[in-house]
Amino acid sequence: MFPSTNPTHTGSWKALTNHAEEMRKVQMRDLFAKDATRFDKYHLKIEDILFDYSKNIITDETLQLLQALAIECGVPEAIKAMFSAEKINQTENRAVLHVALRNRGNTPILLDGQDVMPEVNKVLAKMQDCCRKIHSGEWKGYTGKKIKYFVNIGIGGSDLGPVMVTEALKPYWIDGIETYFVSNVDGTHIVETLKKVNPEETLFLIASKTFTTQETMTNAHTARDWFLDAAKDEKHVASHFVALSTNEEAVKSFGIDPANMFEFWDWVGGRYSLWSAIGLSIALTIGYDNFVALLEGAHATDEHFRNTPAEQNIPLIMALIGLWYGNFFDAHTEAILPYDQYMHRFAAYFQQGNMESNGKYVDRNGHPVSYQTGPVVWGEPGTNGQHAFYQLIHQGTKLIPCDFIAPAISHNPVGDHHQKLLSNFFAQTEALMNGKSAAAAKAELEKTGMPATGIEKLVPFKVFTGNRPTNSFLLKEITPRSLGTLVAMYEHKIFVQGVIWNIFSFDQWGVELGKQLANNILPELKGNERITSHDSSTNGLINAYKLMRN
Ligand SMILES: O=P(O)(O)OC[C@H]1O[C@](O)(CO)[C@@H](O)[C@@H]1O
Repeated sequence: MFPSTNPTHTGSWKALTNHAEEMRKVQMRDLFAKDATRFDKYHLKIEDILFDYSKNIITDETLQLLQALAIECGVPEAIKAMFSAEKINQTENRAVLHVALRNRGNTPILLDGQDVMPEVNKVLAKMQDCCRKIHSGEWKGYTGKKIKYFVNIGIGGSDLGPVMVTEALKPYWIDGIETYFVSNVDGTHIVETLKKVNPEETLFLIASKTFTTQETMTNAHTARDWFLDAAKDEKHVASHFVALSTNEEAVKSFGIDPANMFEFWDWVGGRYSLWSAIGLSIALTIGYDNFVALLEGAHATDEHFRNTPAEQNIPLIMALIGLWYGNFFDAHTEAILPYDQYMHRFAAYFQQGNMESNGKYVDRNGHPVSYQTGPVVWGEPGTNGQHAFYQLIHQGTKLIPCDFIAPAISHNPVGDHHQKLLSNFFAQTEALMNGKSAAAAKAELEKTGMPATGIEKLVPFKVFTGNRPTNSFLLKEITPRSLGTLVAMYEHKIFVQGVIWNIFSFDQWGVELGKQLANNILPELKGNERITSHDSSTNGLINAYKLMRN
């Protein structure tokens, strides 16, 4: 097991604290002016993805100190521990092996002395077979019709990954297929979805690692009732419901034949599960071969991450740069801004990926930390974001490091849309870095013929301080493979940061309390009697609700 180190007690943290004091006075535009090779030095490539990190408030010294921090905090040992199936998720006593799900080299990965790869391959073969039967029409609905609609019922990690990937890869959807996702326990979600499908041609995929999650089980039962209203006979459930889960007992008691269960294991974290049986909705939507290409892309990143020297290791550098701003520049959030409409759920996906993993205030020894851990992650696709929240990124009081992501080739090369889109991408990162001086703002206003007094008043509002950091990810094209590569880069970024912050990134105890209290409150919502068992606000809200609904 890799050591537990308080990062603030390392020599590099202290050196970084001093260095940050100097770097806060530095302007990125001066760094660019001084060094014509800055882009050459600070960009890397993996496959068809270019990662440009030159527009950051960093120098060689910054990078060296951050790399030293990673070493002092045991990142190289942690990487080995994860890939060799050590139980690094200590609060749940589990290994963390999403990398095994996409281990396309098929090298043995021994967990408690047992190679996990045969089981992984068995489930993949079962998924492949399911895709073949469904797509060929061999798998028929209860009236003999081919399956046309897929409804994935799951939430959190059993929803966000498949939603993000199927949306990002819409150009790869198999003709004639329609895939829907139901997650929210709000009845609106399932009711509105069921209006779009019909029982004869629909396959429901009940996606839940635990198969106990309230939202998913409630939606699954509603879907089953809706289906049986039409199909009448329980025996038809077999051809219209499959389960993606680790919990065979619960799957059986729901009434799904274990033959229709696609298994995964406790060593797959929910938010890292799109590569597992949870990805069946992806494989059914874009085809099994494309699903494998997604896995292959992620595997390429895994190999890069574990074998590439620190100075060229993209996920490691992404992690260190994020940490630099979070811990030494007081940045509290990070924006992910894909300039690709199909990638519109990418930020939402990594909102869970990052915030559920590293939103922790207790270190690996059970002590509260004295430093910042995971950032708030958010974002929307460009250019929509530009007309919504970029004002604050450019001129607000908060430092918001941003990731810009775009494909060079659009799947929809209509007119000059893509050039316009990319000109915005490039311009935004340039503007955020360079800003605009008072002199430049003044010169611009003078050209309009405005009187000098007006110019003086207006200039302060037209100034952009610049020095706002960005990473740029330029992909040749969004394909299953390149998407897999990119997603795995972000996953490993989160991993490295968790190691340095000395927190457990693969549990999620923080979601439990709300669930527990909701279970206590649910029976209290029946009937009309006044509730007095909570604080006055909670009692007041519950009692007001009871009055309003009557
Ligand atoms: O797949 P399950 O077990 O239904 O869990 C769904 C989600 O619920 C959580 O446990 C907590 O919200 C997530 O980690 C997980 O992705």
